[in-house]
Amino acid sequence: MAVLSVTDLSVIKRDRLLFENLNFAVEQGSLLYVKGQNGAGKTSMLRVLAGLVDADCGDVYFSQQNIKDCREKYHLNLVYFGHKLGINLTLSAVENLEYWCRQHQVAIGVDTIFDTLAQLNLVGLEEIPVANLSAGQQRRVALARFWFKQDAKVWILDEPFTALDTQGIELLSKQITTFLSAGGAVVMTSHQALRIDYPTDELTLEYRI
Ligand SMILES: Nc1ncnc2c1ncn2[C@@H]1O[C@H](COP(=O)(O)OP(=O)(O)OP(=O)(O)O)[C@@H](O)[C@H]1O
Repeated sequence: MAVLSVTDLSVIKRDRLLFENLNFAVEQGSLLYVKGQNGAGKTSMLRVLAGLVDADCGDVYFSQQNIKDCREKYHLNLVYFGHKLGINLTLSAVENLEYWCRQHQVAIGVDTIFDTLAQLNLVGLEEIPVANLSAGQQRRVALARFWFKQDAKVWILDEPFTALDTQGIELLSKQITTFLSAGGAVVMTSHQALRIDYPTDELTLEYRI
């Protein structure tokens, strides 16, 4: 069954048509890898898919329902990971994750947060301001949401491997594979070759002048 689908999707930015009449569906347990050169429109498309901005034309459906008609249900079943990490640099990793869990109605205790941060190789860094962590460590804190939201239906990830080291890439790739194997749907971009051992559908956005 299609978890996420789009019909006749078009987006224009500053008088430039990024893409038009896109139609595709992402089934349960499917991975859609969105490719294209810088400026092709990948982030713009992912933001439309996540319901953060409207398309200029066309619609996005979550389980056959227009996301405009089920915004709350969709967002409870979605994890979006964009260029902005959505973490507060003055708060610690634990404080950030507690806040994120409250905001997204995720009922987990502080022990689970510490365990997850340990899996993400952040032992000893849990309670200092995130501003004092390296770029890759800050991204690991933000990535913890993928450990907490295995029960979501859709993950949308925009360049999730940026700034991660080899171990971080492996860790996240495994997490994505586990989610897919359990029936989740994933849409992602990456300028690095995917190291995910899972059947992948590809969509290439051509850069249009
Ligand atoms: N809010 C905005 N206002 C005006 N133009 C925008 C806006 N957002 C994106 N653009 C333009 O839309 C085009 C596509 O941007 P987008 O970020 O979607 O590309 P991308 O394929 O994700 O690129 P990259 O691989 O560099 O991340 C770019 O030319 C950009 O300047």
